[in-house]
Amino acid sequence: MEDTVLVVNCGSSSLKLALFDCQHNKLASALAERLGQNDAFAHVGGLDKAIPLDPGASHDQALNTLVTVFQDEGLMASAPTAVGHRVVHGGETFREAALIDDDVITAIEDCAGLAPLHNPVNLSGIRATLARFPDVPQAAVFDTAFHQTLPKRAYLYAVPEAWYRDWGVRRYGFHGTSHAFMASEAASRLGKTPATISVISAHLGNGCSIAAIRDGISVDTSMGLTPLEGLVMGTRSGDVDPGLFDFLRGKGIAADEVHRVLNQESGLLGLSGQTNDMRSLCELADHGHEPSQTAIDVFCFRLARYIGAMMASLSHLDALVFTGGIGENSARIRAETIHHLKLMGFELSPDLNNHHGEFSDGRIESADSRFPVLVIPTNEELVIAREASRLAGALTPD
Ligand SMILES: Nc1ncnc2c1ncn2[C@@H]1O[C@H](COP(=O)(O)OP(=O)(O)O)[C@@H](O)[C@H]1O
Ligand SMILES: CC(=O)OP(=O)(O)O
Ligand SMILES: [Mg+2]
Repeated sequence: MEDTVLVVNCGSSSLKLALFDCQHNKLASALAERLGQNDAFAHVGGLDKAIPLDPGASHDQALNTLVTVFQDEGLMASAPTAVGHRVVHGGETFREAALIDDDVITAIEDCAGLAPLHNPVNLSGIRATLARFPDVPQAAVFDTAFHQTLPKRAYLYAVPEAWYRDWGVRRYGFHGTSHAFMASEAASRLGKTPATISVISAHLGNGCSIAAIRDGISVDTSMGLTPLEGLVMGTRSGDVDPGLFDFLRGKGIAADEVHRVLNQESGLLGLSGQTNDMRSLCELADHGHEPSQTAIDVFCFRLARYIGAMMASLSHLDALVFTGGIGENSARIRAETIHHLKLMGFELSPDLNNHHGEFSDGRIESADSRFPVLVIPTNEELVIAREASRLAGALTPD
């Protein structure tokens, strides 16, 4: 019987599953989208049929359906050896991944107030796999854990200190699994060790964040108390003036409605009025749709400002690294962003930027650039699989 690790990533309306063998090669993957809505649907990688889901299917229903498909299709011959879950908010409780037990579940529940869109669905994935595989060790891998090394000056907001002391109001940061992976990948590509690498890592997917990593440790990042702060994202605004809440209250818009719009109807979608999808926006802009070009411009300028801001936390920089669906695939976004950073000495080679996929080291800077610039595909699932194996292995008696 082959050892396997199942990785579960429950997003606000989606579920991603991946199955790895004990060498951490990916054996199978699946995606369910629009969960909770009438048109929920799912796919299993390598199968060309859609997997039917009931209208309004929940995360646990989709998870059970997809695990059954893995088993029926012979992709998963027996129960996995370990399960790893992405958990978005671990607060200050978790500085690293943890084996799931009742106390860990309670602690994740306690953090749900800080990530109401994420932690409850993460927990429903945990409960569903615990019910299905009650004897299998399960690990929680936290987006926030890698950023627990932020110094006070970076994580404190300038608000009454009691808000932090009594309620935990501070900057936590997210996408830590991806930023940690970026730092170690950059180290191996640049011939350095993970403990000595200093990079600025830009994770640009649907959610976007940037981190400053000094000697392998996260020292600043753009997301804050929740994953709403910082960069422009697909549907999230990133930074706005908090005075906006009071201004809009004067217009008769309640705080929960402002919160909803800032999370779900802002960012690229809000600015373009068309889509949260960067690839579609680039096509629209090419066809002369001005609001789409404006959305791209705001996205790149905000990102460039944050790259500049991250420099304040570093004493030297080994590389700027791009990742995520946008960072890995859009030469245009990388070029427009770096264009704003001439004064800092960043410069791309247009040729390498357009053809980086053909070169194994992913370097795209020009010969005159003061700093290396890299494109590195992220792999959060692999990191979660490794962590789950490590923690489950620690349980096995020698
Ligand atoms: N060739 C491309 N050009 C521009 N944007 C792209 C390209 N390929 C993917 N993207 C964008 O990447 C984003 C999705 O990133 P991804 O990392 O897959 O998201 P998630 O955060 O959901 O994992 C979308 O905005 C998508 O349009
Ligand atoms: C925390 C966060 O923003 O996650 P995602 O990018 O999956 O939305
Ligand atoms: Mg992704």
